[in-house]
Amino acid sequence: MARSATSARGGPRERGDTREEPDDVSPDETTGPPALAVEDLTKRFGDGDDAVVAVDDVSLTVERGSVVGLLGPNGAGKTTLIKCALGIVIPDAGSVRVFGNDVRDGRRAAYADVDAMLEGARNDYWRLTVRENLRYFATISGVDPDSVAARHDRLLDRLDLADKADTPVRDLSRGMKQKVSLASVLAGGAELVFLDEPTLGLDVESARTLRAELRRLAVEEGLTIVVSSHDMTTIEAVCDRVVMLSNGRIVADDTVEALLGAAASDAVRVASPDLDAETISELRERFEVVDVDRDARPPAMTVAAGGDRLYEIMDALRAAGVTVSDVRTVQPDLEEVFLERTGSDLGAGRGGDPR
Ligand SMILES: Nc1ncnc2c1ncn2[C@@H]1O[C@H](COP(=O)(O)OP(=O)(O)OP(=O)(O)O)[C@@H](O)[C@H]1O
Repeated sequence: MARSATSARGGPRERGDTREEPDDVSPDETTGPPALAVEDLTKRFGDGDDAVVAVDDVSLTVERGSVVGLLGPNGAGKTTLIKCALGIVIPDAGSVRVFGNDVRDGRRAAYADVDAMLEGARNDYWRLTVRENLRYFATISGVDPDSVAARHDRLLDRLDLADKADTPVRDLSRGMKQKVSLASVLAGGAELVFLDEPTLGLDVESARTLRAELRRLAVEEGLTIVVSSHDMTTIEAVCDRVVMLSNGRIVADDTVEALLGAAASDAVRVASPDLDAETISELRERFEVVDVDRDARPPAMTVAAGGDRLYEIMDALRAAGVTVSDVRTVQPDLEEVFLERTGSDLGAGRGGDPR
């Protein structure tokens, strides 16, 4: 995908710019058209009873400089949506505009400033060193690699790859290879990147480094990122906005804060060594016990505590001779928001992938 490393976001393209101004989009004076506008997109696989509607009438706008997360269980349609946005999969219906350019009018113009890492990896050249890969991918993006050498150094540094710059990729660990994949995606200065499961298979430390770098790129460099994952830690840490997908449809689309705020929990988690089965079953008769964790030390239970119920719960515990070690409000996470909206958890996908 050819692209210019120097084109200002929303400003004039400076090099290799073959794009024409779209005629039926009215760009905002200051920001221009959104980085991505998907409208009424549908993609079906298979026929008849075996047909799967992978993406079902989805509309989505990604503003420039924003970081949007696609969150959903296996088979929710995240990858298909990204592939349609990238023109790798042709949708059955709907349209995709990238920086205002309808991809049906010409892929070169639409994808000039776009790059992607699909299914957690990218085809780096394993015989080339890390730095050679970055220079290669910058070159095929239409960018003189010498002009972006400082950017490459910075990327390698931030991703903890600097001391591996001259090591062939084949000699790196899996986590490092994945970080090289990300660096390669960013090597030519794309303005919009799609990252499909970027932390797939990464150890905790590498995943943290990668998340921090994505956040930095967004905040400091204004990179527009669409990231898909069923790992809500990544989505929560990196994204401004979350689009939740279930069975190909959008079930929520809002900022992380708004989604978590709307799911504000009235539940409290009470921990005590005195919480035995008998006490819990007595409490169940009066209160809504939503979860019991007998393996916790000390054992704990989560109880719905709307209104003044917290006082009643504490009174009942005292009356039952339970000495409370800890009591805290349960903070909802995106997993719970998803559960609330769909009735299923993020781990519950559509099942086997026929690919
Ligand atoms: N090439 C294909 N042929 C047939 N069915 C497909 C194909 N690609 C995807 N599907 C089906 O479309 C649905 C959505 O799949 P998709 O890979 O987009 O989901 P996903 O949310 O990215 O899942 P995961 O998190 O597992 O990557 C699934 O039921 C999948 O089996």
